[in-house]
Amino acid sequence: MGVLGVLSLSITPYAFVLAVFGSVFAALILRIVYCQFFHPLAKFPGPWWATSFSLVGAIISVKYKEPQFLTYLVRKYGTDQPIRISPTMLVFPRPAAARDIYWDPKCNVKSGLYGTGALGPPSLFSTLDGEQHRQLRKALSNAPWTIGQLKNRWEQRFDEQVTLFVGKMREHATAGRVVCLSDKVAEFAADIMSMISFTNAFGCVKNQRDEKHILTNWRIGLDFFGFVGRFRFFREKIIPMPYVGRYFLPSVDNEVGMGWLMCEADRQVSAREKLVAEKGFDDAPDFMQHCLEARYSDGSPLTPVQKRSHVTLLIQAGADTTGTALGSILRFITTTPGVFARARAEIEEADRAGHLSTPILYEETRRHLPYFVACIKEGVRLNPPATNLFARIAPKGGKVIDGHFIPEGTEITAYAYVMQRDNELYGEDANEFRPERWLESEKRTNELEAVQFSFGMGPRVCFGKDVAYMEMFKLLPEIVRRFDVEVLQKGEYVVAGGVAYNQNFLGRFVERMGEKGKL
Ligand code: HEM
Repeated sequence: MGVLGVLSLSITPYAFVLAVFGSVFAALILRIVYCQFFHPLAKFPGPWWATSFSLVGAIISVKYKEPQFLTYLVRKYGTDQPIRISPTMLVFPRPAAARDIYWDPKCNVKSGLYGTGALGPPSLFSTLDGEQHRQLRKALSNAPWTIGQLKNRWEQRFDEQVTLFVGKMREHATAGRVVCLSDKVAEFAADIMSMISFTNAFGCVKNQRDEKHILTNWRIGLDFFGFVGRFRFFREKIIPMPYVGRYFLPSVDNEVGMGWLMCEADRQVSAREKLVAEKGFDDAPDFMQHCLEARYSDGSPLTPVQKRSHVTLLIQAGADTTGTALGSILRFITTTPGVFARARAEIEEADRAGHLSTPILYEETRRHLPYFVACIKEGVRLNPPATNLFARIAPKGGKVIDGHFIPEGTEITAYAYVMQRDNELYGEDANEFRPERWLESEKRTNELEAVQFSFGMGPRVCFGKDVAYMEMFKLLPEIVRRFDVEVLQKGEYVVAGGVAYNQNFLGRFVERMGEKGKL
């Protein structure tokens, strides 16, 4: 009788199950022992359950508790040293560390957390290699990303959208309707994004709904994006499997989530390519046209997949992020005692002095509404719309970051939500919405500006930052100028997969009356 025969005679089903469970248990214990005592990152503080299993971080993300988790860790371990939050990742809580990480070209390799395919095929954002990213970014810099270009080429179109928004909110005000304030401004951001990308806005503001379910689909996709990036075994072993992996990733055939966004981008690119082939394109180029016409240094265009992935990226990166900033700032302004009144007084004074157009121009807010600008900066500081684990890889030979030697291959990241509430830099009131902190002195403002991380930092800083600022500088003061806002429910700022949105922020716009009637 062979060995198997002997085993099948002597092992009962109960013993077999016990043996399987025993082996799994032993493997888990061994893993914990390795991660806690022998791993190159073992000396850094962090909870044993999260630093032994990356699944823990993935679950925390899906439960929308990442900012709370990281805040708890900073309270527990302090800010003097990096905190280990997964077997392979360190978070640096102090602002000084962010400069060490993000401005060093040697650290410009992104962690595999980005490269899961959960946002679709690779784009600028999910290209891991630093050199490939540099070339791609250069090719795409042909679009008018900077504020100077935006003012010349796009501000008038922004004005049309602001006017439309004010008109629609008037209708709600007249009807005394309760609206989700954060959704209304997010719909505005979705329209701006679709307008600059495809020339014509999707029509969220015009139709007063989440047109094409663009915001809903984005939010649906975030849970998986957060989970797969953080759960290392899943992203490295399951996703690359030929059939199983493909089952989880978004595709243009999906009717919801990120796959739907890819499908919409594909439709837009294909329609434009057909139009160009049939009639040529002689309109002022929108951002999609810039993607289609982008060229590498050797003159070659983006591949068809890259064209589509970058148009998808415009929808993903530009709509709800700015929508969240608008919603959060509006909530801070309307619910922090004294802020709304002061912001309104500043606008009225600037109006009386004849400094403001209708709608307000970007430059007018920048020059004449310093308190309002401070409110915007303070809102983006406290509620960063993209507070992800923007992890890079420590370079060959390791690197000293904020005074600590970090071994090569470590995933290293800052975290905006925590870093921008650092007591050492902001003082004891770091968690409070206090716009005045941005107005103390030029030196202090510059000191704070230098370490803001809401839009990232260094060679991969947000490409659309100025688009977002133009929206914030134009829409928000216009709302405060024209409406009183009656807040019925503050709602909450939710972080899903490292990206935030606001929900249940409910209230009414109440139209103001001037001496000559409606303002
Ligand atoms: C308040 C609104 C926004 C926030 C908070 C935000 C935040 C960010 C952050 C943090 C990054 C860097 C991520 C990293 O280091 O990996 C980023 C990258 C990017 N953002 Fe934004 N973003 C916003 C709006 C926009 C808009 C409106 C657009 C497009 C019009 C846009 C397009 C991009 C692109 C293309 C990248 C990739 C840049 C690169 O990797 O070179 N973003 N954004």
